[in-house]
Amino acid sequence: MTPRVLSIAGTDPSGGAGIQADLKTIGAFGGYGMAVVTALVAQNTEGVRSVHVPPPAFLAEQLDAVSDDVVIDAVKLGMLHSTPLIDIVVAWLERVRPPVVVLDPVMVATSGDRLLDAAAEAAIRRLCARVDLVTPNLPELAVLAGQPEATTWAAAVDQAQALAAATDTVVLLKGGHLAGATSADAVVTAEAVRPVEGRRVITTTTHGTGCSLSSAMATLRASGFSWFDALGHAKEWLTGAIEHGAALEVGRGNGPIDHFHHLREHVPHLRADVGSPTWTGRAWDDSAPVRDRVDACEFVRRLGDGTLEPERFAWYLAQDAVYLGEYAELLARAAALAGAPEEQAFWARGSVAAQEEEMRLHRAWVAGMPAAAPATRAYLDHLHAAHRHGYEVLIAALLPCSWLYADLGRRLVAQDRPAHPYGAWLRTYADPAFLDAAETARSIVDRVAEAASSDGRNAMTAAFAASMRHELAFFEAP
Ligand SMILES: Nc1ncnc2c1ncn2[C@@H]1O[C@H](COP(=O)(O)OP(=O)(O)O)[C@@H](O)[C@H]1O
Ligand SMILES: Cc1ncc(COP(=O)(O)OP(=O)(O)O)c(N)n1
Repeated sequence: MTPRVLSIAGTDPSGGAGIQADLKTIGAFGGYGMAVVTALVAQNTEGVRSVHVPPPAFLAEQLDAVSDDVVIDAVKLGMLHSTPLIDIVVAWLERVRPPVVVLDPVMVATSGDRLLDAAAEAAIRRLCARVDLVTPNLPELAVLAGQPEATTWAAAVDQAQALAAATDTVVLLKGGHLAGATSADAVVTAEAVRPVEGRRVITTTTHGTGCSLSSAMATLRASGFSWFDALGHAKEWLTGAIEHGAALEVGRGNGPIDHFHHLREHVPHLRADVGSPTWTGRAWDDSAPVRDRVDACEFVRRLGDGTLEPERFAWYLAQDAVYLGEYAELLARAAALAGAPEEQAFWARGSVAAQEEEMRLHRAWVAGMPAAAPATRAYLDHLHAAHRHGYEVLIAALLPCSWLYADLGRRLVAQDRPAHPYGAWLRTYADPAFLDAAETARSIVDRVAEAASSDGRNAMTAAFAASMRHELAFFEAP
């Protein structure tokens, strides 16, 4: 049976959160999505601009229009805005009694904008006792539990159990707001805590994760899964959706997740990172397992969150300086081999930039030039070998360095803060000029790949993949 799932929530015209995210999620889990709007929110990935609330009587009319006609298998409650709207929803729930009701007690958006009147917090607390599952994030849990926000998993579990006991309901505790390499969640009752582990993705594309998770839970529960099994499935999907969010390239702030990433993998022309299946798009996709390992490696994680030991960072920078010296030389060789004048100019500018700007950044940290470590030497030997195969293979081998750093910089810079010990490093690789240069390199490589023979393209593919593996080894070396 296809579960018929109703979202009662506010809107997000940029499509990442609220009712728009709910409908995408319900569809992604095979449900039939319906939507009743509580509030019209002028918002995007950067924040909320204004909120318009239609008269409460109109909310009642929308709810009746659906339930007078359609059997509802599950309800997801999102932004309820204020007490008069909550009262209408409560009265409707009493009358219609849908079998599954999930409450995402939306109070404040990630941008810091309020989505619930402070005066309505007590009404939301009362509503918790009337639903089957509540899915607060840590700040919301603190308000519902009447305690300061938890900063550890143990404190959060205590608050969730207190809430579950006080309301006699199930609480989905979400660990997204805690720091660390994992982002665990848990199904919590007064008697038991059942955690579901998950990888933490280094990214800023987390807009609408809470909305999407609660809709997934409502849809899966209506499909017959236990809360615990539903969380296992929802979390696996959500982690993938967060990972693929950046490739959508939506908005300048905290971008949305990719609700349909699992479909794109199987439908080449729908892949989010390429308008058409380009050579670089395929090479990038094929390198996903290696890039996942880069994201997960201790050095990269601790560089991002600033906990890396200064000696390890200094060692890495020294090796990077060794690498950049020869990398600049190889960019100059690419310029010499390029046929088109604009390609010659681009690689030559890259060579100068690699020598001047990046070496200048490194001189601030590196005292003296050490010998190349084995991982550095192996990577450089691979690039020199690529040069011996000619222009096509050389530029394919050079591409992962700029592309991977641009991708990491764009995501890691989200963790920059005033006293971040490696903030300058993060900002260098998130600089729009660096991102533009990586994008131009990619389009040149695509142009060259298109004109190459099939043997040439195969050699380019092998060179690109090998460079990605060398990048991983480079990050794992310190
Ligand atoms: N960077 C991340 N990587 C992986 N999962 C995440 C990340 N950030 C949040 N999540 C997951 O997204 C869901 C929503 O989490 P959270 O951020 O705590 O709530 P909200 O979006 O309501 O503020 C949870 O399942 C959480 O574990
Ligand atoms: C209309 C609307 N409802 C809820 C939210 C909050 O979304 P959430 O999933 O908690 O995550 P962020 O968007 O805050 O990252 C919203 N923004 N708009």
